[in-house]
Amino acid sequence: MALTSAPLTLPVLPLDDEVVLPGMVVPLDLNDADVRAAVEAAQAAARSSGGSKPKVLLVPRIDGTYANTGVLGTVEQVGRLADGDPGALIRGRSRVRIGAGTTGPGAALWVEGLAVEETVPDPLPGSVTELVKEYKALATNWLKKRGAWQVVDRVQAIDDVSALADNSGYSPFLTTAQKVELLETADPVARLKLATEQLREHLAEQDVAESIAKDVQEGVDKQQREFLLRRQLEAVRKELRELNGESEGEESDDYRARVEAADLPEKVREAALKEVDKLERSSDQSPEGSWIRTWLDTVLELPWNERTEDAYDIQGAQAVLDAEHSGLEDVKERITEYLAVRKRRLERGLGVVGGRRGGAVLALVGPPGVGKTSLGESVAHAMGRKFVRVALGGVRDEAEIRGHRRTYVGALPGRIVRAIKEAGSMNPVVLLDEIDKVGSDFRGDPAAALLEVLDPAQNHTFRDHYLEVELDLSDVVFLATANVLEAIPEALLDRMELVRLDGYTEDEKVVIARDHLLPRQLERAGLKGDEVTLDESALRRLAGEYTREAGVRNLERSIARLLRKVAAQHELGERELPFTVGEGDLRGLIGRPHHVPESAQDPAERRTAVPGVATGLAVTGAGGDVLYVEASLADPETGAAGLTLTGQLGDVMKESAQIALSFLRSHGAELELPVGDLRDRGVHIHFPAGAVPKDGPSAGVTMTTALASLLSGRLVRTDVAMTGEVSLTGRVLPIGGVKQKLLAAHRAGVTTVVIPKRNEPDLDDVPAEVLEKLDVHAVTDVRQVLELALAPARNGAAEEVPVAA
Ligand SMILES: Nc1ncnc2c1ncn2[C@@H]1O[C@H](COP(=O)(O)OP(=O)(O)OP(=O)(O)O)[C@@H](O)[C@H]1O
Repeated sequence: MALTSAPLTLPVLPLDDEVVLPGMVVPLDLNDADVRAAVEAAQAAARSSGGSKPKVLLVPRIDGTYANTGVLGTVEQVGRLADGDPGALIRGRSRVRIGAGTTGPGAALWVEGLAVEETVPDPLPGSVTELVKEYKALATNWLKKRGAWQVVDRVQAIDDVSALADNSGYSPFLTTAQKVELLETADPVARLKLATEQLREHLAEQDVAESIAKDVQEGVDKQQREFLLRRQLEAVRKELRELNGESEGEESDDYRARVEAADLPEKVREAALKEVDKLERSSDQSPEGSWIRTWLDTVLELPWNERTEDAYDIQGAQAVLDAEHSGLEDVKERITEYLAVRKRRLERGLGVVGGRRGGAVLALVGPPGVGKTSLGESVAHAMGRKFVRVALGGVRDEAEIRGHRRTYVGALPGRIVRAIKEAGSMNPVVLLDEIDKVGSDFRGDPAAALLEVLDPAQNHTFRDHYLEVELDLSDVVFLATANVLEAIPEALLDRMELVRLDGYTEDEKVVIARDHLLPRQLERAGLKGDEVTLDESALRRLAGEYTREAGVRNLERSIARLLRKVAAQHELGERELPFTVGEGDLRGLIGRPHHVPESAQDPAERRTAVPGVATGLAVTGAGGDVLYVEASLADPETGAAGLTLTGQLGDVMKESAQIALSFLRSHGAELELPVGDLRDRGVHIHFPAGAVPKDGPSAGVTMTTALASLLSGRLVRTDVAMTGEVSLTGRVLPIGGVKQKLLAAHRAGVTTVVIPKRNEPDLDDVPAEVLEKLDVHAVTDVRQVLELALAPARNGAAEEVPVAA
């Protein structure tokens, strides 16, 4: 860039807050005094110099200050403007640097100036060509957006770098300051760079503005549409209701209002409202709608903020337990301790349990009908809490505990959630009944789900698959019941504090019947308390001969049956009330007893009336029981040799039969038994009640005794029952369930019991009144058992050996 040496003398045409760049053609209003003065001065000068077009210097005047660069303009035409005012059309030509003021014709201001010479490298370097391309692309982009299609070609046709940059003067988005900057940038390449920059910035701003505008517009549209659709939906629903003859009032379907009105925890409310949104969008008939409604009903019915106040008066609790259950002193003591510890921990803000084995859950283990369930109910009474029972028997599906995912057809919440709903409070006593009967299979492991329910570290955020919102179970008191300890899944057992209920003695049953069962059944039979009484001998007989069980369930049934009979007889006018039922009346009322003890049977009718049958003691799911073992030898001519076992025996029991046989084979001679028979003839051992599966090692002594009886021909004493595992050398090893077995022996009228020596300490648990009536022998060797159990030999007994058919 260089300045020419010849100065120009020109009249100034001030442009107020406006810029004209070279190449632009602008119409100017001649009513403006400054414009007219400049144009007239230029015309005068042109006339005097002869020929050429009148020239002016277009100088931007910003806030009254002139820029230091102007543009030489030629007056192209003078005439009328579009609005009818007189005007001049002026074309910008080239940049002029303004010098000193001078004089000239007319009223205009005259200055001297030097033309600015512009040089552009020739040929253009690559970077500049690129720049030209970019500028043209941006300008085209912008022009197309504005719909100025006809201008696009014109811009594309400009090849001169300087002219291209100056074309920006037309851009309406540039501020005056930006245009002045373009004007004062003399170097064409720098100017094009500047113009490109300005254009690019503008386009970017425009993009942002456009996308914001678009978003806003879309949001508004969606809201409006949704609003309209909802209104339409409401109208359609209303019309449908009217068609179906339902009145407006029946519309309890307003879930939104119900959710708003319900006292739900914040998270639950959010989830519920989301579902309401979905519901309002779904049609009345769609299955999804009905699923959502069921779900919302479930959520609304849960007692989210309901809680009962605990009655933490330990003495009072003890009184409740005592009033509702006779006997069971140690069990009630354990429960009272549990409540007391719980109370202290809560008072000290320690939470419910200490560690993993804190015994968060009391498990009541024992045979049916001993009052496990009703004790659970008493615990709830004692604590002043609601009570719910969850039956787990036969639950094999994890979803039973934790619910089905809602994507399943007919999905339901799990039993825990249903229990809370049923309880109507968030802190009930929940009894997990028959926890030993949960199994696992391909549908998952319910025990694992239970574990989560019982774990204090996890159960404050229990998640049911159906509910999908968290439920706080930490305030629930869980109790469990089980018949068989061994069947409780190991991991669950770990969380539980065991309380055993082994069954009742006859005396205890009589008390329970008198104090609890009879009053309750009298009421059920619609009889007044004093109208029917059962004297003690009758109750005893009912417990001893009409029922044989560890608990009192059948006893209660028998009493109920008896009372119904009496009530019916009274109604038929056959019996006067009040009436006292004595021992002798039972047979007339409810028939003959089913469980006459063996010892009371005719000797020839007894099971042990033939050699080869011995009485054992066992523990089954129903408590302790007596069981018989039968042994026979096959005919040496026709029967196969070897050992046959029947009666649904488990593996352990089969093995103990093998052991009994091996022991007798090797030690029979010293016992003076004809062991040759054991080698040559097949042996069959059978356990009657063949349909009931049995297992365990504790029938070892009984099998040995039965076999010895068979070989020797000596009968087994009817009044003797036995239990104990036998080793190959004949030692008697300890077994479990002594208390239950002795209670059963006592029930069955057995008077002599043989147990392993090592089980002697267990006798402490057996009620004194039972021990009194039993002659208990603790032995270490099976020979002692045989000595005690086998009756003396009779003459010719050997011929009586029975032969299996
Ligand atoms: N010690 C007791 N005092 C008073 N009533 C008792 C006692 N033991 C049991 N009962 C009564 O005997 C009935 C049977 O008891 P419950 O149903 O609780 O037995 P359970 O052990 O839970 O049996 P299951 O294992 O079959 O559920 C109940 O009506 C209960 O009130």
